[in-house]
This record gives sequence, C-alpha cells and structure tokens, in this order.
Amino acid sequence: MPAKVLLELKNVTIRFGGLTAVNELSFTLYEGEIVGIIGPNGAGKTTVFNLISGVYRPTEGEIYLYSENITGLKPFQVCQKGVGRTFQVVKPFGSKSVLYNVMVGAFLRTSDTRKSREKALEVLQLVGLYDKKDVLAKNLTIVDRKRLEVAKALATEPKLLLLDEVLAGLNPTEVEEAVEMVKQIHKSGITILLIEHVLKAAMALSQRIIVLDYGKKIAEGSPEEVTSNPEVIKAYLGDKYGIA
Ligand SMILES: Nc1ncnc2c1ncn2[C@@H]1O[C@H](COP(=O)(O)OP(=O)(O)OP(=O)(O)O)[C@@H](O)[C@H]1O
Repeated sequence: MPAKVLLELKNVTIRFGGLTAVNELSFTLYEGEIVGIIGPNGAGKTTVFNLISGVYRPTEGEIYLYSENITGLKPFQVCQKGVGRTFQVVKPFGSKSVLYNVMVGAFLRTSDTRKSREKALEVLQLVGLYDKKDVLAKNLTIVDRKRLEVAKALATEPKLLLLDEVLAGLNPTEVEEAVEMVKQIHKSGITILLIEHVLKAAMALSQRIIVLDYGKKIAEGSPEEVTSNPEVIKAYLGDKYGIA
C-alpha cells in the first residue's frame, strides 16, 4: 500500500511588507518519511515551520494535514492535531526541572499528573535525558538543552515532528549522538521534517531533501540528486557553510 500523505503545502506564500519570505511553495510529506529542508541563510526555512505550526498565516496558499485544511489555525490547535516542533532558540523554564519542563508538553493530551509524568519519563528515555530528569533546565549543557527541546515536543505526542536546527552548535561527537537520537525517534513511528545547517548530517538523515533559496523551492530529491544540482551549488557558493 502506498504511504499516506501526512502534510501538503499548496502554493504557500507569505509576504512581510515588500519581502516575499516564502514564495509559492508546494511539497508533500508522506507518513514515515524523514525529509530535510536546507538552504542558505534567510532562505525562508524557519518561516516554513512558522507557517506549518500556525505562528504565521500564509498570505496565499493552503496547508493540509491528513487532507484537512489547517491553514490559519492557531499554534496550539495545530499542535493538538499532531504537529510538534522545536525552536532554533531554546527557551526552557530554567528554574524548573527537566521533568517539569517535559510534563508541561504532556499536559496537552492529559490533565492527569500521573499520566503526564509517565509520558514525560518515556520521552526522556527516548532522547537520553532520563538520568537528568531532576536537573534544573538552566544547568543543562547545550546538547542536553537541545534534547530537552525535542523531549518537550515529543511529549505532545506528535505524528509529525518539526526539528529546527537541532544539530547547530554541537561538536562532532554530539552531532553523532543527536543524529542517533533523531533516528530513534523516527523508528518510534514519528514522521520528521527537519531544517539543518549541518549539511552532512542533514544528508545522512534525510531520505529526501527540499532546497530553498530566496523563499523558492529550487530543488527536491535524494541527497545525491540535490547536491549535484547546479542551481543548488550556485545558491550555496559564497555561503559560509558550504555544501560539504
Ligand atoms: N516576522 C517577520 N517579519 C519580517 N521579516 C521576516 C519575519 N520572519 C522572517 N522574516 C524574513 O524572512 C526571510 C526568511 O527568514 P527565515 O528565518 O525563515 O530564514 P532561514 O532560512 O530560516 O534563515 P536562517 O538559516 O538564517 O535561520 C528573512 O529575510 C527574514 O528576515
């Protein structure tokens, strides 16, 4: 049986004044995929996440989740429908424990404290933070803060997880660990759409890549296909991150 369509963007455009941050973007995401969105600085990647998660409403176009038009829904409604996300800049409740922070996410699905604690402990195990459940969030290292951010999103029980640069700022060993974590999450049955600047890792993780430049999709395909695409190479020339 062919995979089910989970998410569909149809000609999505958003303008901020005179700037078209995302320009007639269309793509389809199937259940069970890991898809990466890459592109130079300012290409519109985070704006795409803000559009999907309801932070922004598109100026034009529609967004469908399991064939339901979710365009214009509020962020908590999109989250309730099964889309979890992390943010590029992580903002935990610093003076609260790791467990508390994750339970906040779990309360989206239950008002029962015991159940929310159980869910939080389960996702802490999945992201490798179980042993640090009682540590105050502000005392976590960068890599653990990223894990916490992912755990908070997972606690909302998403069907689709949007990961915004979870590998940025990590050293090579930490990147390897984080890549492993993303693979585990995917194995647990969650579809993943990720934005990455660490291109090697994005390539290693993603089955399919969408390349944005100035808000437009300039390429889509397997990692091999997009990295040999002349337009993609041109878009990255001069970008400090390079293609490698
Ligand atoms: N709320 C906003 N108001 C005005 N302009 C915005 C807003 N949000 C994003 N932009 C602009 O839209 C463009 C795309 O930004 P976006 O953050 O989506 O890019 P990005 O690909 O995620 O970049 P980076 O890799 O640097 O995070 C940029 O020119 C940005 O300045």
